[in-house]
Amino acid sequence: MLSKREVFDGVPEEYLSHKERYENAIRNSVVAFSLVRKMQEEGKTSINNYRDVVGGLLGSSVLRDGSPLGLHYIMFMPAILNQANEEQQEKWLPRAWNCSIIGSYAQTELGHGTFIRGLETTATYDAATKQFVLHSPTLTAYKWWPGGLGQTANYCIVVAQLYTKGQCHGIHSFIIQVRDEETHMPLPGIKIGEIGAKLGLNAVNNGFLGFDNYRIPRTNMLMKHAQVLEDGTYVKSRHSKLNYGAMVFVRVVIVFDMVNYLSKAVTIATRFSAVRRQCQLKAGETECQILDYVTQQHKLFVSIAAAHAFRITANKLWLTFNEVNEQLVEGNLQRLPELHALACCLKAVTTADTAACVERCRLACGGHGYMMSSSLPLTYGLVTAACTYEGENTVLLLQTARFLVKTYQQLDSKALTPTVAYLKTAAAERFCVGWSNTTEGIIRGFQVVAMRVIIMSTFNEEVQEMSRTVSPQLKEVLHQLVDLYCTYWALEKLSDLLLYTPISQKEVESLRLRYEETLTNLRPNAVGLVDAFDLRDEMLQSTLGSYDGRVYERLMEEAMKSPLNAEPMLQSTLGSYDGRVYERLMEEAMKSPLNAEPVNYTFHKYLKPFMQGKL
Ligand SMILES: CCCCCCCCCCCCC/C=C/C(=O)SCCNC(=O)CCNC(=O)[C@H](O)C(C)(C)COP(=O)(O)OP(=O)(O)OC[C@H]1O[C@@H](n2cnc3c(N)ncnc32)[C@H](O)[C@@H]1OP(=O)(O)O
Ligand SMILES: Cc1cc2nc3c(=O)[nH]c(=O)nc-3n(C[C@H](O)[C@H](O)[C@H](O)COP(=O)(O)OP(=O)(O)OC[C@H]3O[C@@H](n4cnc5c(N)ncnc54)[C@H](O)[C@@H]3O)c2cc1C
Repeated sequence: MLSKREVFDGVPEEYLSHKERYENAIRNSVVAFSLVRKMQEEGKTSINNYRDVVGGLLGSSVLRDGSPLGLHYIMFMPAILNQANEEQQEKWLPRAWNCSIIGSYAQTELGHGTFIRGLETTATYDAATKQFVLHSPTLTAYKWWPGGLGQTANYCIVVAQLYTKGQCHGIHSFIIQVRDEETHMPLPGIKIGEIGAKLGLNAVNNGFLGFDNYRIPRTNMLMKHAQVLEDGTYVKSRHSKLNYGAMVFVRVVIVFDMVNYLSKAVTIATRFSAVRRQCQLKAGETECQILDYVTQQHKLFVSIAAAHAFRITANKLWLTFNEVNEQLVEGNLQRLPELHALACCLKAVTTADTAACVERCRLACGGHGYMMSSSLPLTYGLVTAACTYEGENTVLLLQTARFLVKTYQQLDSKALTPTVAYLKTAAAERFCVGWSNTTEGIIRGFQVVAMRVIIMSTFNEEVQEMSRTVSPQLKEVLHQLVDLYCTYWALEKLSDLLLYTPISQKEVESLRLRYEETLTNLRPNAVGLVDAFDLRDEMLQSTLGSYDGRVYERLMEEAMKSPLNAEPMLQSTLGSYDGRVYERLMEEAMKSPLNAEPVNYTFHKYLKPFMQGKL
């Protein structure tokens, strides 16, 4: 059985090389997920309830920095369950469930993550051969990020713009084999590799994927919601967003994930605070436990409360998710928008709060919280990623805002769904007369705040349409910066201003408007203002922040420096800037200690025996 902190020939994980960490991740994963397979065989887990089992494994110390097999369970299988028709589920689910194929989920591209209607990968139907032709027309069309795709998965769900009979029907999902099942070599027309080192989750083996007119059978389009018939006729879905279902599922699951990570972090920090003695409350006394300081309690106790609040919320959200999905099966789509808005909001709020709380737990442990051995830096790297993946938090909160504004605008004409029913009562003037310092009083207060903010947002929407004028003189720009800084902090510290100054509600509302106007005024000069810092690329050392803006080329160039990408050689140019792609790839490959192997040796040593059920 694997030890708590898996070692590689006696060396703790932090001191392993990039390739050794990958081997460690593969070995730990195939052993851990063999347990899942054993539980399947003994009927202790099923395809409909594996979430807790896999969730427990993925959050465990055995797979402490993620797993190259995580996406297989988290998105590849749910996407088949959610978007494949019965015939396709019969074909693919048994093989996915017993891991004789390993999948990933490839939606995000170098050029697009949030705006999925802007994805560039194309799937063009060829009625003559009854096939789809997958193609990456540009470098920015390369899939970028799919977990496990770098060197591990041999299948993946690919989200692409569907073309048939010369017409584009938007994004749809396809199940695509990317590597040979026997040799694990990338199939002809497939360009694939890992994207390189990240802030955290460095065991996930995130990859990139490009198609060069790659053909798949028509029946590899997931056809539960929309279909393409043999002659190329497109049959559209009952609801254009049913294709987004896998994302909703993961957002719901992420809320459970945050409970696990927040509980871990606050357990570490609270126990340490009971052990740690520092300074005396009174001269001559023994040093006291730092847990006795109110400031330390202020840092930690709200995280304990939040972990419980998130657990209750996650369970309620899971019930709502299942209720709405049962209604979807019966053709009732009425609560789909509410589920989407709820999943967006709770994923964004719980991940942002958990990241803030985990960082506060680290800080509460002083220098020892900064040690990797404390597990707090690693936990922070894991949770802060969740603020970005599965929908960047800002964007998801905007989706929730959109739903709330729409609900407000229909307040009198439409029955409210359960989670927003309070808006009806909160709108009434009599709802919140005076303040009571009870839990109910605080909740009612926030319901009024929500209602008033929604009204403000609706009002702002109208106001924003009226005036946008900018005249960028340096003096004026600097004034705008001063203005921005003042209004930002006035709004951040509003509770103090309300407590200690005569600022009125009207003045607060106009302060908010002024803040947004200042943001708008500064926008045209934003890049010029940072150029003015005159920080050379050599000092920035960043693929994202270089002066020439060649973000995607630099990301790919850096990715190619990963030793894991030397095997196997990529078949075709990746659009490098100077065109010296083959010479550079050969130079890099010769640096790899394993460049003699066309496939990473871990495939034959661990993956293949695991996939063949021989482990
Ligand atoms: C199982 C084991 C578990 C173990 C535990 C593991 C923990 C979890 C680990 C997770 C690891 C994850 C790895 C990461 C994976 C990924 O990141 S996959 C890629 C994720 N990418 C995204 O999420 C992209 C985000 N962007 C979007 O979702 C969309 O672009 C958008 C922002 C929602 C906008 O979509 P668009 O089509 O442009 O719609 P709009 O024009 O804005 O219209 C919005 C209307 O559409 C409705 N809507 C949008 N999305 C949905 C949806 N999902 N469902 C239902 N309805 C939707 C929306 O309500 C609007 O409706 P109207 O207002 O009525 O028009
Ligand atoms: C650890 C990790 C694992 C991942 N795994 C996968 C995976 O397995 N499969 C996969 O397909 N993807 C994966 N992703 C990609 C992830 O889904 C995207 O990074 C995410 O959707 C955000 O998109 P982006 O990176 O293009 O950021 P962008 O959307 O470019 O966001 C950059 C900034 O622009 C802002 N912005 C963008 N649009 C708007 C808007 N409309 N209004 C206001 N502000 C806006 C955002 O708020 C943000 O501040 C992963 C990402 C990470 C970090």
